[in-house]
Amino acid sequence: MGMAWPDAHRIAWEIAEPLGQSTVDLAAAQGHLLAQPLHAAVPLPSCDTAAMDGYAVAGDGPWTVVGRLLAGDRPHPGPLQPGQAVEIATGAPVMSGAAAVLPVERMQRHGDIVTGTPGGRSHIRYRGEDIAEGDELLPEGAVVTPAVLGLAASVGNDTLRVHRRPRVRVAVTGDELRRYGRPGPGQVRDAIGPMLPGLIGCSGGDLVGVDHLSDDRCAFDRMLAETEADVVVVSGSTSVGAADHLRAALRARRAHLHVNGVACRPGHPQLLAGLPDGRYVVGLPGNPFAALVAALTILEPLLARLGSRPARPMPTAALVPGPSAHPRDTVLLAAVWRGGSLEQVGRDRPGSLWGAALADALAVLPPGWRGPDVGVLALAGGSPGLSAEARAATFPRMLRAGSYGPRSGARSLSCSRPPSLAEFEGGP
Ligand SMILES: Nc1nc2c(c(=O)[nH]1)N[C@H]1C(S)=C(S)[C@@H](COP(=O)(O)OP(=O)(O)OC[C@H]3O[C@@H](n4cnc5c(N)ncnc54)[C@H](O)[C@@H]3O)O[C@H]1N2
Ligand code: MOO
Repeated sequence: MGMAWPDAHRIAWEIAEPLGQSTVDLAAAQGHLLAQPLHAAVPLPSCDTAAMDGYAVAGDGPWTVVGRLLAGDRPHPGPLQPGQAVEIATGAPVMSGAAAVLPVERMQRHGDIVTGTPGGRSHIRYRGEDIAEGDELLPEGAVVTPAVLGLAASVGNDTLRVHRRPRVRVAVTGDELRRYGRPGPGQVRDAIGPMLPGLIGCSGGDLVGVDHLSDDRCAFDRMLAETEADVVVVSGSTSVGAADHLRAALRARRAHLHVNGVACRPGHPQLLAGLPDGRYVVGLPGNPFAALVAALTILEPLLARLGSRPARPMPTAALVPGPSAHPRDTVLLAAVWRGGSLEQVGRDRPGSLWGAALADALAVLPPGWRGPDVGVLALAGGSPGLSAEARAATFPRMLRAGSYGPRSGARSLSCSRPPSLAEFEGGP
């Protein structure tokens, strides 16, 4: 059982307070949200500059060349007198008195004399023509992208005031896990460690490290005592088995369990706890698809709130054809867009990420759902980059390669024609 899924999703955002603001160097600002609007401290360009390589000229030609200016040179003492020209490079400051820059393609030079016909354009970028001093360029809350960094630099900034991003440390637990290579008998290749950095980054968190913990109570106690982060994410050990120490270790540290199990499938043993020192602990179930579901249920909203991001709205869409719902639990399943509707992908049992890897979104089916509309949780990082057509074409290729067979209980498929996604059924 546990808390209803919508309550867990909401509470994970509501319980936390934003971490506040900090001033960071441009090099460290990427991905942050602006805590203040970005204003132009200087105009762009900062003075009149040549937009073409050529000659700055005053009055009518022919002109006598009286100097040369390259980008970065100090401005010509000017003003340029009628009949004079200065050889000038793109980006160099245009002196007063110059009416236009004559591009090299439109002129001839003999000794110090230049002739040619200026076109209709002056080929001068005037001071403040692109951005005026004091312009508000971006609002508070804008994401600092590579272009934002370049823009901020071009108007004279070395630092930006941003919302702090939560520091997140991951502890992957499970003595059966292997971090590299092919798992042998009794071993399982860690699928959650590689998945979490992207999920954390897309949710606005800064990953500060991934630890691999043995299934040993002392290791859990030490990890909870020593981990320096705003949020500690623990994968595995959320259940009730002999090696599942997380809840006992949290109790020993007098943690408050804000979420202690969620009535959803998969992912029901997930938990969200607050430690007395203000850190949060998110427990993700060990089954990889259940871990992804739990990350989108409680980790993403928690990180969003700590990083001053708005709660992610949950749009709805029709899911066709509708699978059967659960009477008491919310069901989350992998789905792809087909026109304006969602279609189930299948291959999304708790232990496998195949369905999620093919999916655009998770469909959220409330208990007793009869359709057609479901909640839509877009998968962090966007769609996997395959169009619906490309994805449909990928299925038969994978089958022909023989690397994946239908799971037991699923209908087997004839590969003489491409199967539709509907034929590729699966699901919980
Ligand atoms: N008696 C009960 N047993 C279980 C229940 C329950 O309610 N009562 N719930 C089941 C459900 S649902 C889930 S989900 C799991 C959650 O278990 P844990 O969070 O304690 O995780 P583990 O036991 O360590 O692992 C479960 C499963 O996942 C594999 N695993 C673990 N970590 C990884 C990883 N990083 N990468 C890939 N696979 C991983 C692990 O080998 C196990 O097969 O509990 C059920 N049991
Ligand atoms: O959370 Mo478990 O089966 O729901 O994978």
